[in-house]
Amino acid sequence: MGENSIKLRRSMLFVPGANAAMISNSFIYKPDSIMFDLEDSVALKEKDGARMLVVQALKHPFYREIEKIVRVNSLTSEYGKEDVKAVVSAGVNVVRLPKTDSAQDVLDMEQEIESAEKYFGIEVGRTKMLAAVESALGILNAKEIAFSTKRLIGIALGAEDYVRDIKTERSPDGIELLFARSSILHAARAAGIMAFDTVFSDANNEEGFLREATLIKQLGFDGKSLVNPRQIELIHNLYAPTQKEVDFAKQVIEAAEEALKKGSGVVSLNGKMVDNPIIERAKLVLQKAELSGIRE
Ligand SMILES: CC(=O)SCCNC(=O)CCNC(=O)[C@H](O)C(C)(C)COP(=O)(O)OP(=O)(O)OC[C@H]1O[C@@H](n2cnc3c(N)ncnc32)[C@H](O)[C@@H]1OP(=O)(O)O
Ligand SMILES: O=C([O-])CC(=O)C(=O)O
Ligand SMILES: [Mg+2]
Repeated sequence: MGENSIKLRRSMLFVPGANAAMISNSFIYKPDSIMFDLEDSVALKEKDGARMLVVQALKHPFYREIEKIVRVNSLTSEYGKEDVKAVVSAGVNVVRLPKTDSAQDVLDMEQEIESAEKYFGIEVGRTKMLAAVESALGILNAKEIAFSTKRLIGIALGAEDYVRDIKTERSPDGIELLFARSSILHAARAAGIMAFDTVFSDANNEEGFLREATLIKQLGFDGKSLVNPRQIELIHNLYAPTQKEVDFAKQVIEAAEEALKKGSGVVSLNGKMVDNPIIERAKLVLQKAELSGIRE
């Protein structure tokens, strides 16, 4: 990704595909991405209806400006292939593959997407993918998954299924997720794609949400899947640089320009070393401040 073209994906709001009211309103909350769900939030008898509702939303002018992701059903279910055809033809930006256990799972899904693109006369490769890893096997294969295809914008953790698989449950400090989060983060960074954290399901627990969001930001994640619109502003604000960070970044850039004039590689800023990684980080802080504003 070019340094002038960072795309913010701090907030990816899940919207249950069978809920017509939520689907018709979700764009007003302005998350970075909307994630219509056809998988686990939709009852079996509602799968076909949900697919139709989501297709309508994908085509609706209200959703033209926002990044649209759809979590489709697995290809091992009877709904997966129909889901892929429908959402690709309706112009989805990103297909989220749930319960990804291996690189082969991604490639199988990519093949379905490619057939649909060809069938509907869509440029091959236009539909991007996001692989959600939700099992012990998937975590052990995270690197191969992250490197599997150029279509991937990133990989995400699905912790509700993951804790069930490793036979534990989620705790307030999230110690049980540390290995999975670190694995996903490193696989994504090594492959040059984005890393997304899982949902925090208790929409009324603002303090718990902020604790978790602070942790995953510090670990290096680009953002988080969300279940409720009230979580959007909280995470946008948390991810916005502080005034102090912006002031420091400006000083770093000035010091670096001075150093360049003098022809020296390392400079000191109030006794702290300033060299290339610090300069690059300062540029990123300023870019983020421009895109997201400054933290309140
Ligand atoms: C493990 C997994 O697979 S997670 C992914 C699948 N799950 C989901 O997608 C769940 C999505 N979220 C939800 O269904 C709900 O937010 C819940 C169940 C978590 C909480 O429900 P509530 O407490 O009723 O939500 P709340 O009172 O905050 O709703 C306020 C408003 O936001 C809307 N809203 C709530 N969640 C969403 C959402 N995810 N997308 C769009 N709109 C939403 C409600 O419709 C309501 O709108 P209204 O004021 O116009 O009536
Ligand atoms: O991917 C997510 O964050 C939601 C999910 O399906 C899970 O946690 O199992
Ligand atoms: Mg899941």
